[in-house]
Amino acid sequence: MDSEIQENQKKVKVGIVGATGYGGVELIRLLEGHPVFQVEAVYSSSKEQKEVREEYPHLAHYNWLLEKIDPEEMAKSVDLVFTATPSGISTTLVPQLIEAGSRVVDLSGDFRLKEEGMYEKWYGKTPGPKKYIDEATYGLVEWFSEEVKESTFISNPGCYPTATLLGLIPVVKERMIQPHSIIIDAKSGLSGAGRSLSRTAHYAEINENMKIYKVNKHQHIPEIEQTLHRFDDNIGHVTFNPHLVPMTRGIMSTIYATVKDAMTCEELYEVYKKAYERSTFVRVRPLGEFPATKEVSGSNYCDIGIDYDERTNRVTIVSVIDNLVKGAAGQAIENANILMGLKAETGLGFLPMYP
Ligand SMILES: NC(=O)C1=CN([C@@H]2O[C@H](COP(=O)(O)OP(=O)(O)OC[C@H]3O[C@@H](n4cnc5c(N)ncnc54)[C@H](OP(=O)(O)O)[C@@H]3O)[C@@H](O)[C@H]2O)C=CC1
Ligand SMILES: CC(=O)N[C@@H](CCC(=O)OP(=O)(O)O)C(=O)O
Repeated sequence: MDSEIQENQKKVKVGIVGATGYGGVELIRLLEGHPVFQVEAVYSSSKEQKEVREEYPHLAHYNWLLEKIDPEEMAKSVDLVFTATPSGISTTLVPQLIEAGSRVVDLSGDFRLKEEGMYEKWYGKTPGPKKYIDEATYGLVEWFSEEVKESTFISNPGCYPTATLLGLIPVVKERMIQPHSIIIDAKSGLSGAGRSLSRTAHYAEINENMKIYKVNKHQHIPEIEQTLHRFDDNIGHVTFNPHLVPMTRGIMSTIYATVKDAMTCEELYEVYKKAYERSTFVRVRPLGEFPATKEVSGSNYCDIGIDYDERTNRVTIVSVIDNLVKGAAGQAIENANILMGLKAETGLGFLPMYP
């Protein structure tokens, strides 16, 4: 995949804020094999001077010191910054980085919701400056790569929206779906909740257990609707509910929607094959085959299985990703590749880990 990189290609220096979190440490793992990007600095908000290997012994061979967050200094020392920070931090940090001259790929939800009032409503926090919300390019690579090319600031999509939107856009774009008929039943592994400890993530609470949470109130609902409306402004609201399942990585989004006109499974399959015929990372499974989370684990793939039920006139769409890769660090690197004039897939051509 990286055969077009010239030997004399200049390295691009990148910095990672939030490198002690799961999104940040996944960026470190994926960037290790990148032919052009080089991790120049990792940053932490902690006042304690620490090396990243103290937090993550699997990085024992790195002596990287976690540096202080100073936007002016960062803009001088790196070409691009990934902010893998909790929501409510990027709202102030990202504008400072951009003002200082950095290119930014933000993994948080802080700049995804464009409509006024939506961030306060769904995140319960104060939004960032409108100017930057307007400027942020929503980096769902398969569908908006042309906009990413023109941008310097990317708002990386959320994990559930990535799986769900890649599954839904082909049929929504063709205006095949009845308004208000979409139901999304999503499941995620625990790494989606980040590294901070919580009662929910306690082994005894989640092992051999499944939990539904944020019922009809999850912050990814408006992100999914906002993006679907770009393809069909008449699609209406969706029902989306997330579940925690006892695994570390992975998201499965099982989607049901009523179609306007009866069709055959073969016709549905043609819509998906055509939508993703040029996509390296979206693999549409043959009719009758449905993907499992392990089949994309550790990789940047999104695998999709589809069916049409003529009795109910509904489609069933199953979309799986690794939340930390296609749902976070992998897609962030795809966006950064495009920003830096590289092919989107550069450095991401690794297989899933199986079993
Ligand atoms: N986990 C996932 O699957 C996905 C996560 N995301 C989003 O990516 C972002 C990071 O998620 P994740 O890595 O899981 O979260 P974690 O909780 O694992 O890590 C977040 C990191 O942010 C840093 N941080 C905390 N406070 C501040 C601050 N005031 N200033 C700067 N940095 C701070 C912390 O590092 P330190 O204390 O060292 O500063 C911490 O390690 C979140 O916005 C999340 O919603 C998006 C898609 C998927
Ligand atoms: C399993 C789990 O807890 N997942 C998290 C994903 C949150 C996330 O990624 O947050 P933003 O995209 O909004 O920044 C959640 O459901 O809140």
